[in-house]
Amino acid sequence: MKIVGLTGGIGSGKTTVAGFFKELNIPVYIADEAGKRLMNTSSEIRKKIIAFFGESAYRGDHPDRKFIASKVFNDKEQLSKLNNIIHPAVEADFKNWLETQSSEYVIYEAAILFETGGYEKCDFNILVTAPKEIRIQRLQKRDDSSVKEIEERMDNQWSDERKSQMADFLINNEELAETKLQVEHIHDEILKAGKNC
Ligand SMILES: CC(C)(COP(=O)(O)OP(=O)(O)OC[C@H]1O[C@@H](n2cnc3c(N)ncnc32)[C@H](O)[C@@H]1O)[C@@H](O)C(=O)NCCC(=O)NCCS
Ligand SMILES: Nc1ncnc2c1ncn2[C@@H]1O[C@H](COP(=O)(O)OP(=O)(O)OP(=O)(O)O)[C@@H](O)[C@H]1O
Repeated sequence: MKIVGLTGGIGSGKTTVAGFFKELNIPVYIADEAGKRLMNTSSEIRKKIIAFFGESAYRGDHPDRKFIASKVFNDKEQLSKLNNIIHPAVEADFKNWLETQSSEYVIYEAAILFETGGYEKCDFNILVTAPKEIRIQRLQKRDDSSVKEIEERMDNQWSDERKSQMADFLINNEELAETKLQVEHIHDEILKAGKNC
């Protein structure tokens, strides 16, 4: 079974694009969601995060995501420490999930994929892009985050220029109908590539 990485900067529309793959009956694993679930359920992760960030990082069994975000997105060392706690757990969880799937390929959606080297484990990688101003507008509409908070996260992600050189497929996500057509085209290409192996 092929693994197809799906990534894009904050607010680019990764999850929206993942939804179009689901409509084509392709199994989708969302690493951000798995990371959240594991932070809520794994006592080992909880222990490690509290050991590093202090008791304020959790309220009972639940992480204080705002507190943790305020620590990591303007301090690369602290972000790297958090990534090193969460990413191996997500990787193990993904492997377990993969064993339960049966499909020509699966989508592995992750906010940072080229940055972590995770793209190397994928057969193909898709990058979703949209202009920065549009991404900021979307996020302001969806969340109550400030431009400063959004830009801090963008600063911890590679530029689209850098990532697009490493991607096998690009999706420009501006008009939703166009985005869906691009997904259908990529789906066909991946299936064709599978047949040629
Ligand atoms: C810092 C945390 C607690 C903030 O939680 P919050 O609910 O505010 O954000 P959420 O997880 O929904 O992420 C929203 C967006 O922030 C950006 N972002 C999240 N983690 C990272 C990261 N490690 N590096 C760069 N950008 C990131 C992405 O664009 C992501 O789509 C959380 O993002 C986290 O635990 N991040 C580290 C783990 C991680 O890398 N998760 C993503 C893949 S597993
Ligand atoms: N083409 C589009 N046109 C209009 N709105 C869109 C489009 N694509 C996505 N959106 C909206 O923009 C917001 C961000 O999209 P989405 O959640 O898919 O992005 P994401 O890259 O997964 O975000 P994050 O980086 O925060 O995880 C959502 O509210 C979504 O409904």
